[in-house]
Amino acid sequence: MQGEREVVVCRYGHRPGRDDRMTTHVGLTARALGADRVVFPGNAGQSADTVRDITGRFGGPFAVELTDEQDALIRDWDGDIVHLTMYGERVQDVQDEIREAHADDDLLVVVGGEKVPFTVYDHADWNVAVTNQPHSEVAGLAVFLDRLFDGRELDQNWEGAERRVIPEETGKNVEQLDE
Ligand SMILES: C[S@@+](CC[C@H](N)C(=O)[O-])C[C@H]1O[C@@H](n2cnc3c(N)ncnc32)[C@H](O)[C@@H]1O
Repeated sequence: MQGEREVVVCRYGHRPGRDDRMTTHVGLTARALGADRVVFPGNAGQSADTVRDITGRFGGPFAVELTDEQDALIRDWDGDIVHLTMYGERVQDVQDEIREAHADDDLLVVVGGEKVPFTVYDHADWNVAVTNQPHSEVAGLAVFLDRLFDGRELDQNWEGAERRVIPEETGKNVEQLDE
C-alpha cells in the first residue's frame, strides 16, 4: 500500500483457458486488497489486460506485469517471501512475525494454480496456510492480505479513477469522475 514497503503477488503457473478467471481474480483481489503489483506468467496476457482495464477504470496505483521467469523472480527476490499453501504454518501463528518483517522489507506473496514445485516451498521464508484445508488461491490471498494489513486496506484511496462507487444501502450508484 502507498507509504509502505512493497507487496507483490506472484501468480505461479497458469493454464490458458482453464485458469483464466482464477488468474484474473488473483489480480483483482491483489489490487483491491492492498498489494502494489501482481506478476502473472507470460501466457496469462488476457488476464493481465482485464486487470489493467479495471485499474484504468477504478483507479490505482497498481501494476500488472508478465514474466516467463517466475522461478528467477522468486530466486532473486530482494525481500521476504510468503508462499500460500494448505500445507503451511497457520496464518494466525505467523502473521505477527510477517507483519514485523514487512515493516522493513518488501514482500513477495506466491500463490499457485497447478502443482507448485518444492523449490518454491524451499525458497519461501514462510509457507502459510489459511486453514489447513484445500480451497482457492483467491480466498487464501484475500484472507492473508487482510491479516497482513490488519484491515487498513479497506480504507485505501484510489487515484486516477474514471469512476467511483458510492456505497448505498440498496441499489447501485456510480459516480463518473472523468470529464
Ligand atoms: C487449488 S490449489 C492447488 C494446489 C496444488 N494441488 C498443489 O499441491 O500445489 C491452488 C492454490 O491455492 C492456494 N491455496 C489452496 N488452499 C489453501 C490454503 N488452505 N491456504 C493457503 N493457500 C491455499 C495455494 O496457493 C495453492 O497453490
